[in-house]
Amino acid sequence: MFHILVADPISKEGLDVLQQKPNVTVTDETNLSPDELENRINQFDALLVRSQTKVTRPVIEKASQLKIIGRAGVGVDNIDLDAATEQGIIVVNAPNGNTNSAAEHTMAMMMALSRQIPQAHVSLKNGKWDRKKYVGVELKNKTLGIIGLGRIGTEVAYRAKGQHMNVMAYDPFLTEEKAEQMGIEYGTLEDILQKADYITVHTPLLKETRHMINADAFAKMKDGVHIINCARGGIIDEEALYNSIVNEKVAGAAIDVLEEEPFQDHQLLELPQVIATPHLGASTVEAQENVAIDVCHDVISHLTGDMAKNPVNMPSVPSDILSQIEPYFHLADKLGMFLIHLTEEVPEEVNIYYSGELSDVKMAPITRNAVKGLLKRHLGSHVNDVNALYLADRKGITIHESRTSTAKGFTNLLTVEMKTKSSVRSVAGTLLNGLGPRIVRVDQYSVDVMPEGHLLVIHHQDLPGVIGKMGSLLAQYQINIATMQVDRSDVGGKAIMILTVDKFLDKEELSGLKQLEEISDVTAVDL
Ligand SMILES: NC(=O)C1=CN([C@@H]2O[C@H](COP(=O)(O)OP(=O)(O)OC[C@H]3O[C@@H](n4cnc5c(N)ncnc54)[C@H](O)[C@@H]3O)[C@@H](O)[C@H]2O)C=CC1
Ligand SMILES: O=C(O)C(=O)COP(=O)(O)O
Repeated sequence: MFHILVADPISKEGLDVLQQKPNVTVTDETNLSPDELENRINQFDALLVRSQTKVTRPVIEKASQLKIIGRAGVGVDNIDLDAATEQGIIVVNAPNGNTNSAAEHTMAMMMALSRQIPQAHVSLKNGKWDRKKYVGVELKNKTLGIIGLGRIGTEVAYRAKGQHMNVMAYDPFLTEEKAEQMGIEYGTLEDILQKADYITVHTPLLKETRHMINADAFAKMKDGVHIINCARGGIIDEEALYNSIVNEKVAGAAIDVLEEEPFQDHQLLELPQVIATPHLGASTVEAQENVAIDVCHDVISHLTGDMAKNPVNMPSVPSDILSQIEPYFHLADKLGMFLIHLTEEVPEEVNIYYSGELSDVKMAPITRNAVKGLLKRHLGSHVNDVNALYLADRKGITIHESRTSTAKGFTNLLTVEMKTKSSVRSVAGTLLNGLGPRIVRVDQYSVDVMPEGHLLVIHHQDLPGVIGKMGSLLAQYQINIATMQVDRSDVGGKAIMILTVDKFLDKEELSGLKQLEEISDVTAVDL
């Protein structure tokens, strides 16, 4: 049974997606205080929020069962992503469903600002017929500077062109060619600050974007500039905006978001040149249905073992690529688990080689699985796809991936190599068509072992009778051998034996095996 907490208002259509599942309970409590959330979060497998609930590190650290945080919307600045990643909790959002609504709201705010519609409306409702005071300005032929040309910024650009504005945009990923294709002007941040009559921000709130529009930026702007923020509070320095309006540098501002929300008596709201809405950019029936349905599907997918479509704290994999690489996840996990048992030394470096058909696949998700398998032995089931690379980094293990064309006769070959202070150990595996995963190499030895069950990896001297002695000892322990693989480096030299046994050996039985003089090492691996 999966228990899901819905902590912010989410559209019914999304909740239906959850409630239609037989093994899901939904607790819809949208007014929890931060303390209540902290106290109750440990009962839930999934948490659904919008922008209001703050999913802080203390909340995440108490979330012992939590597997996924779903954000029904785009911005995830209310969620401590680092804390979630460290805890192995995936964060997903719904990036596409509210683009249109946010872009429409931005245009509505820009037009309302230009024609002072909210101010004129209030004045009229108060019984005044004042046509002189509310003379506006046209958008036509004005320059709109868009900072952040992602999904919403792009939609705003097209709409502004429809209003016959000159559109100029700055985005670190915007090229001159792309701008030309879109029929807009490519600019730097400086260009926009200096040339725009209207400036609208559409970046996420990040360390780099916090207060990117500050006193210095306002000083560079044209006199009489209009400012629109329907993205996030904090991108614009509110004190600097206030001063710039009071000093008449800025003619007016349209604000949907502020640093502290909910906002009611902010000094900006006292200025007649400021119009504001209470974070309504995504508040349409359509957007709320879209984002709720998208995020709820992702939550269910993740809880039931499928890949989420919109992960925020790990890379997403398109479904066509996923179907190609998913079969290797299990193999990679098992190779990592097997390899870590071959030494008691601390791993310092892990190299993963992709060969044959694997030499042109997307490697990162397979790598994550190999690293997960490797770390599980010592870190337990707490390690998962989300935090495997983070935990490896924290343990000082460097991870390298490389592609090689030589697959040693296999159609696909995945090799995981681990370097410690004094040794290099490796294991390689393949997916055999129709037969599933196989371990085909352990260090220099060729083998053919199904990576499952109880395995004994025995290093011994290639001498007559060793296998017999081993068999008799295991018989004494009432341990049945299911499969056996043997290989040697040279006749009479070092050799390896890998047995699959029906029951795991206890400590005494293992040390009994180790006492056979031809045996140099015995490792039990439970896959
Ligand atoms: N008011 C509301 O209700 C809503 C607000 N939002 C906000 O809008 C933001 C943008 O949403 P989308 O367009 O969907 O995201 P997006 O990820 O498609 O676009 C963001 C763009 O900002 C650009 N960017 C990042 N750092 C930048 C910088 N320093 N300078 C210039 N550009 C930079 C990125 O390259 C990207 O192209 C969200 O992060 C969210 O905070 C989103 C939906 C509704
Ligand atoms: O999607 C976003 O980033 C938004 O800001 C929308 O916020 P909301 O879900 O309406 O609280």
